[in-house]
Amino acid sequence: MKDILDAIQSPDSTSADFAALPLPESYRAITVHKDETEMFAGMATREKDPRKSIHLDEVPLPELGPGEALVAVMASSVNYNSVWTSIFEPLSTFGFLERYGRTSELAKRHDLPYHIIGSDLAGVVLRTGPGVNAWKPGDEVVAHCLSVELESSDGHNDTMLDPEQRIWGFETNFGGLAEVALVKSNQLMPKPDHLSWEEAAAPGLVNSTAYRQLVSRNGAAMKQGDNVLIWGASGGLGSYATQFALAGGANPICVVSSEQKADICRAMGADAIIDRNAEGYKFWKDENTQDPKEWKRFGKRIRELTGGEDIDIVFEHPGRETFGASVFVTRKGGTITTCASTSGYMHEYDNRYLWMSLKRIIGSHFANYREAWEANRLIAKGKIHPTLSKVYSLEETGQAAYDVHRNLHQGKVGVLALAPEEGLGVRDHDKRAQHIDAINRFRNI
Ligand SMILES: C/C=C/C(=O)SCCNC(=O)CCNC(=O)[C@H](O)C(C)(C)COP(=O)(O)OP(=O)(O)OC[C@H]1O[C@@H](n2cnc3c(N)ncnc32)[C@H](O)[C@@H]1OP(=O)(O)O
Ligand SMILES: NC(=O)C1=CN([C@@H]2O[C@H](COP(=O)(O)OP(=O)(O)OC[C@H]3O[C@@H](n4cnc5c(N)ncnc54)[C@H](OP(=O)(O)O)[C@@H]3O)[C@@H](O)[C@H]2O)C=CC1
Repeated sequence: MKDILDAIQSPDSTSADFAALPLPESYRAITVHKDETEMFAGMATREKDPRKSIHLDEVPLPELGPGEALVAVMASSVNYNSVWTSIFEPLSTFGFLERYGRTSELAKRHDLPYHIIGSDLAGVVLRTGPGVNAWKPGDEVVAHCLSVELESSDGHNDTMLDPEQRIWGFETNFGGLAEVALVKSNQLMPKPDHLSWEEAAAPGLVNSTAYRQLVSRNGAAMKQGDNVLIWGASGGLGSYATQFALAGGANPICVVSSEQKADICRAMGADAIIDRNAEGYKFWKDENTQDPKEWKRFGKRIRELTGGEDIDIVFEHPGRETFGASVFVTRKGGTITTCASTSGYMHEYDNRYLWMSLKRIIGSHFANYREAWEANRLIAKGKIHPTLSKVYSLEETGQAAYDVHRNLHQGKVGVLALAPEEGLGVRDHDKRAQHIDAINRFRNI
């Protein structure tokens, strides 16, 4: 592993040098264990502690198959899907690995008693499998997390519709929170050259998801002037949705839960901000009853901020707690686009407000290859910026996931894998200098 790191850090290394490097037999990886899936049984979601279920193990290097690449991971980031994996909710991810393992001889590799998690990486290609021509050893890359087989016609208009569509590092093994990762080569994209490894590893999953959900024609197809209600506007998804809204000439109405988070949204350029905590919205009177008066109070506040207008697009992900309010505050003909249900997946809303006002609910999930590429291109061009706040070591991944689970974080939380320290990997210093304030906006807050 030391030779690999030396080659990455040497400016003189060539592709041939990387191709000649011997591969390690094993590597360090963040895992959850199959024999521990019941460890939190009976506990409330909030009490399930990722620090107890997340392990750092030495694992054997997987076999490299056709169309695949092995990547030396310099940095990764924590996504909420790793929180779900670590608390075994809504179900254990070992079921996904078993199901994948049954699909082919090669896919059997994924069905193991441990799950190497993580759905983002920035690093360097070590080896490519047969049939890979677009990438070679030594290429500096990021990886998006869409794993598809593309053997059915269903996925050929939109790869997200492939029946064998999986999220790498969640529904497949050999994820990015590790020193080495196995990806399909069509997950690879060029690493933005003005960013450090940990900055480059931060946007991938959430940036691509927000791009499809909000900007793409497969999502809400946001246009100039749209009022966009963004829940968790300084969180993982929301910090990119807010940037897309601002960059696309829309009007983000940012919902956050503290003054500090409101300040971050202001620093990004938003001015319509609702502190849900300070304003005390209680959309549910009790566990089973919503309070439409609170939806109305929320809508009134939105109208104050917009000069009397209602919401064209809701960027939804909290789910059960907010969905009734989201449907209510959307204008006639508007769109609620949802990619998650953090607070509960059994939603309840008043359907009269949906059908009588011709609103639409759109389900959105990650992004197809093209959408992920377009989202990464915007990062590479310095139009959208990483929202990296804190960076942890691989050993501290449990704590990093705990922070995200307990909503103690801002933006994205990074994890260093092979990178010995922060700040390495920047290739274009001039471009970086142009955007340095935006790149650092979320740091250390
Ligand atoms: C990029 C980052 C993303 C995120 O962070 S997203 C957030 C994290 N992700 C999640 O929380 C999602 C986790 N996944 C799940 O909860 C589950 O994954 C799903 C609920 C999405 C699906 O559940 P499942 O059990 O995997 O599949 P089924 O379709 O409910 O059950 C399979 C059985 O149901 C049959 N079935 C499916 N559709 C129908 C139908 N329309 N009519 C009749 N049967 C149907 C199938 O055939 C099969 O059957 P047979 O078990 O016998 O093989
Ligand atoms: N389908 C897909 O492709 C994807 C789905 N997801 C899912 O989306 C969800 C959010 O992910 P991500 O943005 O990375 O997570 P983060 O935790 O980084 O951000 C979510 C933010 O939402 C806000 N929030 C949380 N709970 C509530 C609530 N009950 N009511 C209102 N606001 C709430 C919080 O902001 P504040 O406290 O400031 O209001 C929080 O910071 C997760 O469930 C994740 O699994 C994520 C990426 C892709």
